[in-house]
Amino acid sequence: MKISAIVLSGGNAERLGGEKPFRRWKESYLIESTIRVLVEMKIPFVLVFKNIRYLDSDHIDKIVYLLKKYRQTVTWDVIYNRGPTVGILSGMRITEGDWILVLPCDTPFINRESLENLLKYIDTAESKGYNCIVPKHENGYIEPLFSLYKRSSLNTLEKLVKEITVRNKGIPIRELIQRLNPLYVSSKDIDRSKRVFININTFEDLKNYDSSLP
Ligand SMILES: Nc1nc2c(ncn2[C@@H]2O[C@H](COP(=O)(O)OP(=O)(O)OP(=O)(O)O)[C@@H](O)[C@H]2O)c(=O)[nH]1
Repeated sequence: MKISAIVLSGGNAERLGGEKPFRRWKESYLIESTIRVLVEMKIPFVLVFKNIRYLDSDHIDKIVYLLKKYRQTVTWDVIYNRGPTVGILSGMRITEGDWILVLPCDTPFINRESLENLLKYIDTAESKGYNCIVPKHENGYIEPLFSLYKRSSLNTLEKLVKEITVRNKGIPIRELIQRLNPLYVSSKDIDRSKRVFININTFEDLKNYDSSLP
C-alpha cells in the first residue's frame, strides 16, 4: 500500500497578512512542522501553493529553498482562489499513492503518532468501501484538511470541480466528502489531546502558541 501526502499551502491567510506557510515558527517556517513529520515517516509529498502568477519573488525564493532542502514536489492551484478543494485536486493530479494524506501547512503540533493513528483505518476503509477517512469532533465539526483520501477520489473531485466551476462558485469541501462515502473517526482516536488539530490563523495565535517569540 503506497501512501503519499499533499500539504495545502495556498490559502490567502487574510488574518495573517498572507505568507502563512512562511511565518516563523521557532527556528523554522511554519510549514516545516508538517514537512518534518512526513520526512520522518518517509512519506513522499507535494506542496500545493497559490497559482504561481500570484506569488511574489520573495515567496518563490522561499519555495525554492524548500525544494532544495527537502527535494520533494511543488505545484500550485490549477484554478485560482477557489479554496482548499482545488488545492487537493491540484496535488492529487501529480501525486502517486493508493491513499493520500491531505494536511494543512498551519498545524505546528502535528506529530507522527496522529498520522499513524489515521493510517490504521485504511484496512477498515478498504474492506468496507469507504473512500476517505475523516476525523470528527464530538460537536460534529470535521477535519477534511487533516484526512486521508483514496486515490479514486480524484475522479469524483474532477467531476465536482467541473460542475461547480461551470456554476462559477467556490468549491465546498463538504460536498466532496459527502460524495466519497466517508469513514468518520473520532478525533480523540487520532490525538487524545486534540492538540494536533490546532491551526494558526492570526498573529495572536503565533504569539500565544510559540513560546520562543517575544
Ligand atoms: N492550495 C490551497 N490551499 C489552501 C487554499 N485555501 C486554504 N488553503 C490551505 O488550507 C489550510 C487551511 O486554511 P484556512 O486557515 O482555512 O485559510 P487561510 O487562507 O490559510 O487563512 P484565512 O484567509 O485567514 O482564512 C491552510 O494550510 C491553507 O494554506 C487554496 O485556495 N489553495
